[in-house]
Amino acid sequence: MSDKAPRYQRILLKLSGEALAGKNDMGIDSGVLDSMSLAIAHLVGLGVQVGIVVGGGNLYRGAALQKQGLVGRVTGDQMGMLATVMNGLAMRDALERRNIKCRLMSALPIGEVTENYSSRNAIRYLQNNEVCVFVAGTGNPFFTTDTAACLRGIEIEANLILKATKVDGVYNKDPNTHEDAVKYDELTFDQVLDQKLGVMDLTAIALLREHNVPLQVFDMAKPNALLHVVMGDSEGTKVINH
Ligand SMILES: Nc1ncnc2c1ncn2[C@@H]1O[C@H](COP(=O)(O)OP(=O)(O)OP(=O)(O)O)[C@@H](O)[C@H]1O
Ligand SMILES: O=c1ccn([C@@H]2O[C@H](COP(=O)(O)O)[C@@H](O)[C@H]2O)c(=O)[nH]1
Repeated sequence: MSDKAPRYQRILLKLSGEALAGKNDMGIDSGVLDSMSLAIAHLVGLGVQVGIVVGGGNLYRGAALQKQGLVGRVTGDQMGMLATVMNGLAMRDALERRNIKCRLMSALPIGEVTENYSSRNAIRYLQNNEVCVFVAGTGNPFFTTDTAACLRGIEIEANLILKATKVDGVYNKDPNTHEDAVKYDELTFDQVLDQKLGVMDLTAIALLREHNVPLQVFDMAKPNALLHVVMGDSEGTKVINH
């Protein structure tokens, strides 16, 4: 790797819950956690300020729980938000094992397990080179952790939102269900909204368009992909305003 400086000084990284499960159907894969924490530690070593939002799809999704008839939607969404807290606890410990200072900040107050989210405190911690892991999504049902990631990214004044997921970018249709799907290298938010491209929910995309914060979607399992994105190298799909 060259000695050029990172292009982005402060980032918000969205980690998909589903991708945290690795090759399993659900739960947390220790190998995935280990490689993600190593990649994040590398960025911190380069002086990049890192905020993280973790998803919960590897454990619970409110809409799916409601569909099963287990609970109502609001209860299901609360279970989903609590699932993100569990993923966040695992990520915090994985980072701390690498001697990275880390704060776990929750949108829902959970006593001594997490500290309450505050954008002012988060920015102070980031300036002190502490990683902030934001959990419990937005704290409200009927939202997703994609929207939470964009919201937190805007609040902490991140230069880029990174969506680390199981696919290697944004396609013209879902690549998991269409073999002939074609990947984009670059897109505008308007194109994502007009074509209803499903890689991120449309509320999240609309927020980024309004606040003019770029988004990059890339494969969480690809070695060095996170580093390439932060260095400004070509990776995955970049979504911008124009
Ligand atoms: N046009 C598209 N381009 C790329 N991926 C798409 C597209 N449409 C739908 N997808 C799907 O979006 C998924 C990415 O979402 P992801 O797995 O990150 O889920 P999430 O809901 O954000 O997180 P979680 O797993 O925590 O619920 C991909 O696995 C892919 O199947
Ligand atoms: O702001 C939010 C964020 C999430 N939820 C619930 O949590 C699950 C898991 O989040 P993913 O984005 O799917 O990873 C989600 O399905 C919702 O049920 C929420 O209610 N509010």
